Amino acid sequence: MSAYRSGTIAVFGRPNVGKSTLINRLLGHKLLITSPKPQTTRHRILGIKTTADAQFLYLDTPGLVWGGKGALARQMDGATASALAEADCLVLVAACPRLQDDDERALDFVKGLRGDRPLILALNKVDRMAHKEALLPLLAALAERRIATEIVPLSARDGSNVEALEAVIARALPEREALYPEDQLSDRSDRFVAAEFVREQVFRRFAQEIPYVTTVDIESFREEKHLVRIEAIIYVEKEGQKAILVGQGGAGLKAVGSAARRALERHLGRKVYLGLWVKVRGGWSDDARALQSLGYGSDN
Ligand SMILES: Nc1nc2c(ncn2[C@@H]2O[C@H](COP(=O)(O)OP(=O)(O)OP(=O)(O)O)[C@@H](O)[C@H]2O)c(=O)[nH]1
Repeated sequence: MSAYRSGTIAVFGRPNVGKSTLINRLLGHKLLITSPKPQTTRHRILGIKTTADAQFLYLDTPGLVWGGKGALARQMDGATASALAEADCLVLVAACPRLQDDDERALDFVKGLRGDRPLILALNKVDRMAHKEALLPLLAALAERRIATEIVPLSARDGSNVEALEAVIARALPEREALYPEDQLSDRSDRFVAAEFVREQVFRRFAQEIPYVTTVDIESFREEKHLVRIEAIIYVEKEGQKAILVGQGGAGLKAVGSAARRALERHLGRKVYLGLWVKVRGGWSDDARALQSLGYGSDN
């Protein structure tokens, strides 16, 4: 019988390549929030999958951005750097049909700090390629450059070849006993996930700057007999942004609330009451103390 394996896997890359979608797919359930907008992920989050042969500890990281400004950008860079420093295995996610300049920068960045740890290149979004054979020259060229231990083309969206990635990762993990109890799914609380699921709906439903001036704070989270009662505040930076978020007759806030509640009911497997309020807190995203009190910065 082969030995049990377990370890941390840092999943990194530029924004919007599908890192969070890929980890949700690997975990087999939705833990992480995703959206078509870059920089949806702000925290380092551990997703845990335990099988008979291995325990996978996936670290989702904020997308690598060069030259980001402000306290929030610094916090996000710190979250990524600490994940890359400590992981047993590194998975760089890029997207078809080719590596872009920022993927090359991510590769260069990790080259210096990787040491002899395995680096796997996950080439995501193959479903976007009408002719899969067009992938072959790209894969051959990448293989020739010897940039990664393995290269796995896949689609996080439809799941194709994601099992192959899991098998490659399993082989790259150290032989070690499981580090977490087998029923634990994350290092984050349900309270944290609730705030994230509300933020996800803001990212998905509002254009331009609104998602980037928004954060969510859970005021109370109570398990009652027949439901989980959650009260949350969405913070924005200005009155005008509050008006947009609330929408006419409260329609915007209502849509955010009902979609987030449905996602939370699926996640918790219980009925949820979700009360949402919007408040203005000027400059929260560039105020280190405000970030701390809103739950940022505790992950690195
Ligand atoms: N076509 C296609 N789209 C995908 C695939 N994987 C993810 N996406 C989409 O790409 C967008 C970004 O996905 P995320 O998982 O939020 O990306 P991320 O890399 O975590 O993004 P950041 O938070 O910006 O770092 C979403 O609209 C996803 O639905 C895929 O395999 N195929």
